[in-house]
Amino acid sequence: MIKVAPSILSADFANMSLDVKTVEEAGADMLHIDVMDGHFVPNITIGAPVVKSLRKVTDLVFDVHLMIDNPEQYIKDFALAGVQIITVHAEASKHLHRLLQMIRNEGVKTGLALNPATPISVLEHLLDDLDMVLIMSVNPGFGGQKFIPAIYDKISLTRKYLSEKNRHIPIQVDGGIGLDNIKKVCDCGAEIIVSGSAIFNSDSIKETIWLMKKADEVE
Ligand SMILES: O=C(CO)[C@H](O)[C@H](O)COP(=O)(O)O
Ligand SMILES: [Co+2]
Repeated sequence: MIKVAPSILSADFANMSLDVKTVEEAGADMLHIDVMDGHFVPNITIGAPVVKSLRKVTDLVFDVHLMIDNPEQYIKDFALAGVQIITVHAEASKHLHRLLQMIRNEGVKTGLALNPATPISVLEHLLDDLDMVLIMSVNPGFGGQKFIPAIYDKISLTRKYLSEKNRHIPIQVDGGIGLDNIKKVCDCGAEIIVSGSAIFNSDSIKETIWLMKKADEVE
């Protein structure tokens, strides 16, 4: 079954805890939390204090997607806020190996995100340090963008590369995914699907998550 990680970027920020409970009850596998700083990406969202407050209202795994400069400065804050996965961008640090070690030293799982233009070769010397790879299928910064078609091949290439290296590292894909393309994304090798606008703007959050999780069973 497909793992679905609703992105709270498209939730109602004034009623965040309600929206989080709704996706939890609807069977979400984790909660994707988009952190943006207005520097790495041209948008600002939330920081560790808000994540810490959300921690009190749900048992969902917190999957934090850091779209920020100087991620090294904030790892401890997010770990203390009670998150389980911290994903950093390959483009945001000169010292990726040290950064991933820093995350694991806090007892948190690591994810490495690649912008659409970033080649997968960056994974080569980091395979021992990765618990998840995040392939961006939009340029980060905003919800509601269109999936970039060239990313289908990138997902397939990443899956092939990881298999050849005998690594069972899950591939997460983020951006522009809805009921119309989720199956194709998973057929290419994605295991965890991030989806914001397609879930929160749908008529029924519950039904959309259920249909997404089952999408790989449809012929
Ligand atoms: O990281 C992100 C944007 O930078 C979001 O997770 C992503 O865009 C999800 O939203 P949508 O499904 O609406 O594209
Ligand atoms: Co994201």
